[in-house]
Amino acid sequence: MSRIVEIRGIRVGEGVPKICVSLTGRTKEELREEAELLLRTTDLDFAEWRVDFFENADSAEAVLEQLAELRNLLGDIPLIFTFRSAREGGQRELTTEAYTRLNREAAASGHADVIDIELFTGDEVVRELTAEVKRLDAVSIVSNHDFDATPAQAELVSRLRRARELGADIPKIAVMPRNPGDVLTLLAATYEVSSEQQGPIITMSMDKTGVVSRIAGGTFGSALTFGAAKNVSAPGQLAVAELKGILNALYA
Ligand SMILES: O=C1C[C@@](O)(C(=O)O)C[C@@H](O)[C@@H]1O
Repeated sequence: MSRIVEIRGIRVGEGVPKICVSLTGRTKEELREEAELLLRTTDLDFAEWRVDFFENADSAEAVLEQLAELRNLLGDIPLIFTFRSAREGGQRELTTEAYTRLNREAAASGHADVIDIELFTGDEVVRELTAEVKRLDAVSIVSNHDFDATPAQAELVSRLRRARELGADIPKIAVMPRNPGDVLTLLAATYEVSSEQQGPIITMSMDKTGVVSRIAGGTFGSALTFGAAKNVSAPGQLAVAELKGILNALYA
Protein backbone atom coordinates (compact mmCIF):
# COMPACT_ATOMS: atom_id res chain seq x y z
CA MET A 1 0.00 0.00 0.00
CA SER A 2 1.48 3.39 -0.92
CA ARG A 3 2.24 5.54 2.07
CA ILE A 4 1.96 8.64 -0.12
CA VAL A 5 -1.36 10.25 -1.08
CA GLU A 6 -1.06 11.93 -4.48
CA ILE A 7 -3.57 14.68 -5.32
CA ARG A 8 -3.30 16.43 -8.68
CA GLY A 9 0.38 15.48 -8.76
CA ILE A 10 1.09 16.75 -5.25
CA ARG A 11 2.54 13.96 -3.10
CA VAL A 12 1.30 14.34 0.47
CA GLY A 13 3.57 12.59 2.94
CA GLU A 14 6.73 13.15 0.91
CA GLY A 15 9.28 15.96 0.99
CA VAL A 16 8.54 19.41 2.38
CA PRO A 17 5.24 19.55 4.32
CA LYS A 18 2.49 20.90 2.09
CA ILE A 19 0.74 24.21 2.72
CA CYS A 20 -3.02 24.68 2.63
CA VAL A 21 -4.83 28.03 2.69
CA SER A 22 -8.50 28.27 3.66
CA LEU A 23 -11.17 30.23 1.83
CA THR A 24 -13.50 31.68 4.47
CA GLY A 25 -15.58 34.09 2.41
CA ARG A 26 -19.25 34.48 3.35
CA THR A 27 -20.48 35.56 -0.09
CA LYS A 28 -19.80 34.61 -3.71
CA GLU A 29 -17.98 37.91 -4.15
CA GLU A 30 -15.74 37.40 -1.12
CA LEU A 31 -14.93 33.86 -2.25
CA ARG A 32 -14.10 35.07 -5.75
CA GLU A 33 -11.73 37.68 -4.30
CA GLU A 34 -10.08 35.09 -2.05
CA ALA A 35 -9.71 32.60 -4.92
CA GLU A 36 -8.13 35.29 -7.12
CA LEU A 37 -5.74 36.13 -4.26
CA LEU A 38 -4.72 32.47 -3.99
CA LEU A 39 -4.06 32.33 -7.72
CA ARG A 40 -1.55 35.15 -7.22
CA THR A 41 0.05 33.34 -4.28
CA THR A 42 2.71 30.86 -5.39
CA ASP A 43 3.40 29.57 -1.88
CA LEU A 44 0.49 27.20 -1.37
CA ASP A 45 -0.16 23.61 -2.40
CA PHE A 46 -3.84 23.24 -1.46
CA ALA A 47 -6.89 25.42 -1.05
CA GLU A 48 -9.55 24.56 1.49
CA TRP A 49 -13.10 25.85 1.16
CA ARG A 50 -14.52 26.30 4.64
CA VAL A 51 -18.12 25.88 3.61
CA ASP A 52 -19.44 26.64 7.09
CA PHE A 53 -18.52 30.31 6.59
CA PHE A 54 -20.64 30.51 3.41
CA GLU A 55 -23.89 32.46 3.89
CA ASN A 56 -25.85 29.80 1.98
CA ALA A 57 -24.14 26.79 3.58
CA ASP A 58 -27.50 25.31 4.56
CA SER A 59 -28.54 25.00 0.90
CA ALA A 60 -26.91 22.02 -0.79
CA GLU A 61 -27.85 23.43 -4.18
CA ALA A 62 -26.17 26.80 -3.47
CA VAL A 63 -23.10 25.07 -2.04
CA LEU A 64 -22.68 22.81 -5.07
CA GLU A 65 -23.12 25.78 -7.43
CA GLN A 66 -20.45 27.71 -5.50
CA LEU A 67 -18.19 24.65 -5.47
CA ALA A 68 -18.34 24.46 -9.26
CA GLU A 69 -17.47 28.16 -9.47
CA LEU A 70 -14.51 27.73 -7.11
CA ARG A 71 -13.26 24.78 -9.12
CA ASN A 72 -13.40 26.90 -12.25
CA LEU A 73 -11.63 29.81 -10.54
CA LEU A 74 -8.89 27.75 -8.89
CA GLY A 75 -7.74 25.91 -12.00
CA ASP A 76 -5.37 23.10 -10.97
CA ILE A 77 -5.03 24.05 -7.31
CA PRO A 78 -6.25 21.00 -5.35
CA LEU A 79 -9.37 21.80 -3.36
CA ILE A 80 -10.38 20.47 0.06
CA PHE A 81 -14.11 20.66 0.84
CA THR A 82 -14.64 21.27 4.56
CA PHE A 83 -17.84 21.87 6.44
CA ARG A 84 -16.57 22.48 10.02
CA SER A 85 -19.31 21.89 12.57
CA ALA A 86 -19.92 24.41 15.36
CA ARG A 87 -19.10 21.74 17.95
CA GLU A 88 -15.62 21.47 16.47
CA GLY A 89 -14.93 25.16 16.12
CA GLY A 90 -16.92 25.89 12.96
CA GLN A 91 -19.52 28.53 12.18
CA ARG A 92 -22.71 26.47 12.14
CA GLU A 93 -24.21 23.02 12.63
CA LEU A 94 -25.96 20.69 10.19
CA THR A 95 -27.91 17.57 11.05
CA THR A 96 -25.88 14.41 10.52
CA GLU A 97 -28.13 13.58 7.56
CA ALA A 98 -27.61 16.98 5.91
CA TYR A 99 -23.86 16.92 6.66
CA THR A 100 -23.48 13.44 5.17
CA ARG A 101 -25.53 14.31 2.08
CA LEU A 102 -23.59 17.54 1.50
CA ASN A 103 -20.23 15.79 1.66
CA ARG A 104 -21.44 12.93 -0.52
CA GLU A 105 -22.74 15.34 -3.17
CA ALA A 106 -19.56 17.40 -3.03
CA ALA A 107 -17.52 14.24 -3.67
CA ALA A 108 -19.87 13.17 -6.49
CA SER A 109 -19.60 16.61 -8.15
CA GLY A 110 -16.00 15.92 -9.17
CA HIS A 111 -15.10 19.49 -8.21
CA ALA A 112 -13.59 18.68 -4.79
CA ASP A 113 -10.36 16.71 -4.67
CA VAL A 114 -10.52 16.08 -0.93
CA ILE A 115 -13.45 15.78 1.51
CA ASP A 116 -12.91 16.60 5.18
CA ILE A 117 -15.07 14.29 7.33
CA GLU A 118 -15.28 14.82 11.08
CA LEU A 119 -14.39 11.72 13.08
CA PHE A 120 -17.05 12.39 15.73
CA THR A 121 -19.84 12.29 13.14
CA GLY A 122 -20.09 8.60 14.10
CA ASP A 123 -18.08 5.51 13.17
CA GLU A 124 -20.55 3.94 10.74
CA VAL A 125 -21.33 7.25 9.00
CA VAL A 126 -17.61 7.98 8.66
CA ARG A 127 -16.87 4.46 7.41
CA GLU A 128 -19.60 4.69 4.76
CA LEU A 129 -18.62 8.22 3.73
CA THR A 130 -14.90 7.44 3.33
CA ALA A 131 -15.83 4.39 1.23
CA GLU A 132 -18.12 6.54 -0.95
CA VAL A 133 -15.43 9.22 -1.33
CA LYS A 134 -12.97 6.53 -2.43
CA ARG A 135 -15.48 5.09 -4.92
CA LEU A 136 -15.84 8.59 -6.35
CA ASP A 137 -12.05 8.86 -6.79
CA ALA A 138 -11.68 11.58 -4.18
CA VAL A 139 -9.48 11.64 -1.08
CA SER A 140 -10.78 11.69 2.49
CA ILE A 141 -9.37 13.55 5.45
CA VAL A 142 -10.96 12.34 8.69
CA SER A 143 -10.54 15.13 11.22
CA ASN A 144 -11.00 15.93 14.88
CA HIS A 145 -10.71 19.29 16.64
CA ASP A 146 -10.56 20.30 20.28
CA PHE A 147 -10.65 24.10 20.66
CA ASP A 148 -10.60 23.87 24.48
CA ALA A 149 -7.79 21.49 25.40
CA THR A 150 -5.22 18.90 24.36
CA PRO A 151 -6.18 15.29 25.18
CA ALA A 152 -3.56 12.89 26.52
CA GLN A 153 -1.08 11.46 24.02
CA ALA A 154 -2.75 8.03 24.12
CA GLU A 155 -6.12 9.60 23.25
CA LEU A 156 -4.64 11.62 20.39
CA VAL A 157 -2.98 8.47 19.03
CA SER A 158 -6.23 6.52 19.40
CA ARG A 159 -8.21 9.12 17.44
CA LEU A 160 -5.67 9.26 14.61
CA ARG A 161 -5.61 5.45 14.39
CA ARG A 162 -9.43 5.24 14.48
CA ALA A 163 -9.66 7.77 11.65
CA ARG A 164 -7.40 5.51 9.56
CA GLU A 165 -9.38 2.39 10.54
CA LEU A 166 -12.58 4.10 9.38
CA GLY A 167 -11.09 4.63 5.94
CA ALA A 168 -9.28 7.97 6.13
CA ASP A 169 -6.63 8.53 3.52
CA ILE A 170 -5.29 11.27 5.80
CA PRO A 171 -6.18 11.45 9.54
CA LYS A 172 -6.05 14.96 10.99
CA ILE A 173 -6.23 16.40 14.50
CA ALA A 174 -6.11 20.01 15.74
CA VAL A 175 -5.98 20.75 19.45
CA MET A 176 -5.70 23.73 21.78
CA PRO A 177 -2.66 23.89 24.12
CA ARG A 178 -3.05 25.24 27.65
CA ASN A 179 0.74 25.24 28.10
CA PRO A 180 3.92 24.37 26.15
CA GLY A 181 3.72 20.81 27.50
CA ASP A 182 0.50 20.32 25.54
CA VAL A 183 2.34 21.19 22.34
CA LEU A 184 4.93 18.52 23.17
CA THR A 185 2.06 16.05 23.71
CA LEU A 186 0.66 16.80 20.23
CA LEU A 187 4.09 16.45 18.63
CA ALA A 188 4.79 13.20 20.49
CA ALA A 189 1.47 11.75 19.31
CA THR A 190 2.32 12.88 15.78
CA TYR A 191 5.67 11.12 15.93
CA GLU A 192 4.18 7.95 17.43
CA VAL A 193 1.53 7.59 14.71
CA SER A 194 3.68 8.70 11.76
CA SER A 195 6.34 6.19 12.83
CA GLU A 196 3.80 3.42 12.11
CA GLN A 197 4.16 4.39 8.43
CA GLN A 198 0.50 3.76 7.55
CA GLY A 199 0.24 6.90 5.45
CA PRO A 200 0.27 10.70 5.94
CA ILE A 201 -1.29 12.47 8.90
CA ILE A 202 -1.94 16.14 9.61
CA THR A 203 -1.65 17.57 13.12
CA MET A 204 -1.43 20.97 14.72
CA SER A 205 -1.50 22.62 18.11
CA MET A 206 -3.36 25.90 17.78
CA ASP A 207 -3.03 29.49 19.00
CA LYS A 208 0.19 31.37 19.78
CA THR A 209 1.60 28.62 21.99
CA GLY A 210 1.03 26.03 19.29
CA VAL A 211 2.52 27.94 16.35
CA VAL A 212 5.75 25.96 16.62
CA SER A 213 3.76 22.81 15.69
CA ARG A 214 2.71 24.46 12.42
CA ILE A 215 6.39 24.91 11.55
CA ALA A 216 8.12 21.92 13.18
CA GLY A 217 5.27 19.44 12.78
CA GLY A 218 6.97 18.07 9.68
CA THR A 219 9.91 16.89 11.78
CA PHE A 220 7.52 14.66 13.73
CA GLY A 221 5.53 13.46 10.72
CA SER A 222 2.79 16.00 10.00
CA ALA A 223 2.44 16.12 6.21
CA LEU A 224 0.58 19.43 5.80
CA THR A 225 0.16 22.73 7.60
CA PHE A 226 -2.33 25.59 7.26
CA GLY A 227 -1.28 29.15 6.48
CA ALA A 228 -3.31 32.31 5.98
CA ALA A 229 -3.67 34.47 2.87
CA LYS A 230 -6.45 36.97 3.67
CA ASN A 231 -7.97 35.55 6.90
CA VAL A 232 -6.96 32.80 9.30
CA SER A 233 -9.38 29.89 9.59
CA ALA A 234 -8.03 28.91 13.03
CA PRO A 235 -5.87 30.59 15.69
CA GLY A 236 -2.11 30.45 15.24
CA GLN A 237 -1.88 30.24 11.45
CA LEU A 238 1.04 32.17 9.97
CA ALA A 239 0.98 34.22 6.79
CA VAL A 240 1.50 31.80 3.92
CA ALA A 241 4.60 33.53 2.48
CA GLU A 242 6.27 33.53 5.92
CA LEU A 243 5.32 29.88 6.46
CA LYS A 244 6.67 28.85 3.07
CA GLY A 245 10.04 30.47 3.78
CA ILE A 246 10.38 28.73 7.11
CA LEU A 247 9.37 25.29 5.76
CA ASN A 248 11.84 25.60 2.90
CA ALA A 249 14.59 26.59 5.35
CA LEU A 250 13.79 23.59 7.54
CA TYR A 251 12.95 20.86 5.03
CA ALA A 252 13.98 21.71 1.44
O1 LIG B 1 -8.88 21.26 10.42
C1 LIG B 1 -8.34 22.26 10.03
C2 LIG B 1 -7.11 22.80 10.68
C3 LIG B 1 -7.38 24.19 11.22
O2 LIG B 1 -8.32 24.09 12.28
C4 LIG B 1 -6.08 24.78 11.77
O3 LIG B 1 -5.92 24.73 13.01
O4 LIG B 1 -5.28 25.27 10.96
C5 LIG B 1 -7.95 25.08 10.13
C6 LIG B 1 -9.22 24.48 9.51
O5 LIG B 1 -9.73 25.32 8.50
C7 LIG B 1 -8.93 23.12 8.96
O6 LIG B 1 -10.12 22.52 8.44
